[in-house]
Amino acid sequence: KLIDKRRHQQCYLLDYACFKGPDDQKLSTELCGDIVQRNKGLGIPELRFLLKAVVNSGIGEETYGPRSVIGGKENCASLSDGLSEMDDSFFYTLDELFRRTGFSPADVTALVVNVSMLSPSPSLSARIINRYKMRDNIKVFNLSGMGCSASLVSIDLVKNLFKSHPRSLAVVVTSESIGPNWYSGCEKSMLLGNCLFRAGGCSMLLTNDPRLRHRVKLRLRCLVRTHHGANDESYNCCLQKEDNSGYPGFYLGKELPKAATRAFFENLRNLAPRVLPLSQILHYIALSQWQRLRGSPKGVPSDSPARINFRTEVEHFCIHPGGAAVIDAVGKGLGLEKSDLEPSRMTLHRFGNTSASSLWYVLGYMEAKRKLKKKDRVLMISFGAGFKCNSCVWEVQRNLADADVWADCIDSYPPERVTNPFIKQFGWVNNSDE
Ligand SMILES: CC(C)(COP(=O)(O)OP(=O)(O)OC[C@H]1O[C@@H](n2cnc3c(N)ncnc32)[C@H](O)[C@@H]1OP(=O)(O)O)[C@@H](O)C(=O)NCCC(=O)NCCSC(=O)CC(=O)O
Repeated sequence: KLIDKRRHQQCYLLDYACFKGPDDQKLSTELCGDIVQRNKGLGIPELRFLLKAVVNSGIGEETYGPRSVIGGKENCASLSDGLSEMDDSFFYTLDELFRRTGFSPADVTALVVNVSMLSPSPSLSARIINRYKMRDNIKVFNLSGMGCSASLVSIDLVKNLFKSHPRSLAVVVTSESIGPNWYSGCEKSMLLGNCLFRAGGCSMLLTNDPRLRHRVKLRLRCLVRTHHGANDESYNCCLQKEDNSGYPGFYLGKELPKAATRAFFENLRNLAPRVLPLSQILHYIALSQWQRLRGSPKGVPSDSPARINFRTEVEHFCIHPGGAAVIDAVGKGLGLEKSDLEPSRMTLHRFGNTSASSLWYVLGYMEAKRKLKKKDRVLMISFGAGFKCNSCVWEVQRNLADADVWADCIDSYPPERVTNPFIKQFGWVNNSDE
């Protein structure tokens, strides 16, 4: 009976489907230029900042913007604009998920929806239940305000739900509301969100049913959540607010990479004992104690603290593509190589920062490149407002090769040279008088 109970407490990922917008929602250089120029309050210093941020962010020319912004409604998106943006992502990904797996909406026993910045009533999860006519005893949860790290919060919720509900089938839907939260003011730390955040989403199907084991893609090995909301700097570095002129938007402070690093290292400290062998943990403790007492050993620069080495136990690093600085900081913290960061950088280039769904595009890149082999382990690391860092380790259950949203472009990644046409077209702002 105990073995049977344990078998039902596993959390398996059966499949996932990401959102890919239509071509007319791609944000080309021209279109971005038009949108920026519609904001008449922007002066030369703000335009220079925007140019620098866009060029250095690693975002390409094919990311998807919300219809309301493309259609010129960035100042006045309505509730129905917001809902229709969500419908595009929800229904595209859910239709695809049900089609691909052969399960029907009536089979779903639990539904978790996470969208941070749109929380209507009835909830977005009720909207999905209504559309798909799901069962009336479904366990349903609607998470809002949880930022870019929310999809791992949803997975954690499902994992815990599975413990008391054998043979369940859970759907997690993750997306973000971009259009109604577009920023139309002039504060640099709030303009940054417009540069980074793009329309996207993902739906995942999870189960604890051992009878479906032969069909699953990934098995969850562990999940660790770190929340630094008690620290004022961490809490305030990333939040929805109004600027001094009353324009609402999403503030991304300069302190964000520091807050992310702080949460990241604490998260890793908690994750390490669940993933690494004891010998490595002891080696890390000994080395950090030595450094603390005696300074760095010979050959180790004094500014490089002892590092936990995850590369021996994890083959793939699925890092939230929050921005170039976020990917760089995680890469440095884990001592990763350029090839480890490629899936995150390429996701940022092709799809932008799609908030909580970003991780699944990164995973999709690895799968489309046929890198995920049976028994490989994948470390997912996500960051989000709060400030939080959530991570988990999956074990691949069979060789994976679905291309999903990457199908038509995976062979062109990584590009030989990432050139950014913005400088060519808008470089003049750097030579203009203020
Ligand atoms: C924006 C960048 C791409 C710019 O890259 P650069 O290589 O040019 O970096 P840089 O540090 O030299 O910055 C260039 C100029 O921008 C300014 N600058 C940088 N970050 C700023 C910020 N947050 N607010 C205001 N200004 C900022 C710098 O002072 C500098 O100004 P000057 O030129 O005057 O010296 C990078 O800094 C970056 O990736 N930042 C992190 C983005 C981020 O916060 N992502 C998390 C999203 S939130 C998320 O994903 C989770 C969630 O929402 O829940």
